[in-house]
Amino acid sequence: MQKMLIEGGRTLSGTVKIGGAKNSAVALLPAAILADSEVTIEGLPQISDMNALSELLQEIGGEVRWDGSTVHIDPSKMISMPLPNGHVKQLRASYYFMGAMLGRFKQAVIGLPGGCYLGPRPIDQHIKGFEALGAKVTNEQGAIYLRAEELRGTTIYLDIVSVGATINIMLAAVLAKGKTVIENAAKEPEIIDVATLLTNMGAKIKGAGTDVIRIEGVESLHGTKHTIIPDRIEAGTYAIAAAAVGGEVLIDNVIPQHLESLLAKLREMGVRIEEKDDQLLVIGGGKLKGVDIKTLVYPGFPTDLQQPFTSLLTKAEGVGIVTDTVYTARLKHIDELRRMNAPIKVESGSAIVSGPAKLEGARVRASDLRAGAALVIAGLMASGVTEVTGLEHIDRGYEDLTGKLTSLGASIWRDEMTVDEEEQTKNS
Ligand SMILES: CC(=O)N[C@H]1[C@@H](OP(=O)(O)OP(=O)(O)OC[C@H]2O[C@@H](n3ccc(=O)[nH]c3=O)[C@H](O)[C@@H]2O)O[C@H](CO)[C@@H](O)[C@@H]1O
Ligand SMILES: C=C(OP(=O)(O)O)C(=O)O
Repeated sequence: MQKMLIEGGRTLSGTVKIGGAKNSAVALLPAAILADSEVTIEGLPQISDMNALSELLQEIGGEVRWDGSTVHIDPSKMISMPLPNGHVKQLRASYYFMGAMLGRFKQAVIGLPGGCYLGPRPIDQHIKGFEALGAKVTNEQGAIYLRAEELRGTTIYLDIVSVGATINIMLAAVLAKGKTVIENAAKEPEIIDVATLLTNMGAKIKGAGTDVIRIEGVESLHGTKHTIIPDRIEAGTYAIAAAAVGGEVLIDNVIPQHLESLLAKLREMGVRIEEKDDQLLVIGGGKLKGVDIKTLVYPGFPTDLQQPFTSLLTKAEGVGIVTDTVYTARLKHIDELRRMNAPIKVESGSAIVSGPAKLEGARVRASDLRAGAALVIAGLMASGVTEVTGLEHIDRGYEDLTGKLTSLGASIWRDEMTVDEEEQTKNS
């Protein structure tokens, strides 16, 4: 097991290239199950979620070939194998095998998904959608069984705006008979990206990116080539890091419009940002003012940037209040930030940050992916050395985080943990 060490107090400067969007990638790979010939996807992030999904695709007979950040998936020999355990537990997005396998084979057996624990993460809206399309869904000993004679298009109103349910229902509906309408759909850019791949495969989808998506079922889908959108959350993380420690960071391969809610808040704090076509220049270093944030579905402030933003607020003057309305319990990073002397208290479910504070290096544990990013940013700001464990979470979603930060001038590296440290981590 490894830990990450950060010697804080350095500014960041230079250019960082953003990878493909994790939350798009984790749906694009399973979407290939629906094709009858090879699907090629370019620009994918090199993260552990990609390895887990590749393994799952291979388990059901897919031929998966990686060439750098490009994957070639030949789904023609796939069969409907049960996937009750193993890699399914490693990531949240294994739930996309439900929609894709149901769409292609009209049946699937998939274990309950893993991923970051952010409080309860039910999948009732996914199941509501599959049932409305005609599937019988049962939960037997921790695995979801889905079976359908045939899938028939219908109108599905989502009670909660859900990224996963919107994409999963799209995956199941593209090969269903007739027309499916998803109302109260999520509007995240990743949904448009998945709809674009499916459309290039021959699907008929209208309205992705709005809250009503209309799908006309087709008989079959074919192979295609697709380039993924950049990761707005990775880009946002580097923007926050640059604001936190100062310097000039050029974030390359980003769609600035995908980050408007974050950029507005950074500007409100006093950070200078220049937007270019596919780049953002973030100039940190000045005095920052505390602001409040409330996470919302897209285009609101993304819950996935809430934790890193909380670290940034410790540097600002005055009080900043952080409320996560998407995942109300996404607060596990707070206790760890407090170990680093962060002046944060939790009241009525909101984190109240009173800055500015001088953070101090400490031994901390990442409980989930973005908690990890929050702790790394805190480590960059802190005096002394910060040791971060729980790297398996960070590796699920950040491509070469230490390499990219090192190239920007940070002092950050990975080291093997001693046996004692591993024991302490397991028991903590
Ligand atoms: C792989 C992926 O894309 N992960 C992202 C996706 O997760 P994920 O797709 O799992 O998140 P959802 O958009 O579904 O969740 C939004 C809210 O709806 C609730 N809910 C969701 C589905 C359901 O059937 N029932 C239900 O109650 C959830 O508990 C949560 O409170 O969107 C989240 C919200 O932007 C992000 O934090 C995750 O990074
Ligand atoms: C919560 C996240 O991912 P997942 O849904 O894959 O657990 C995230 O990307 O912040």
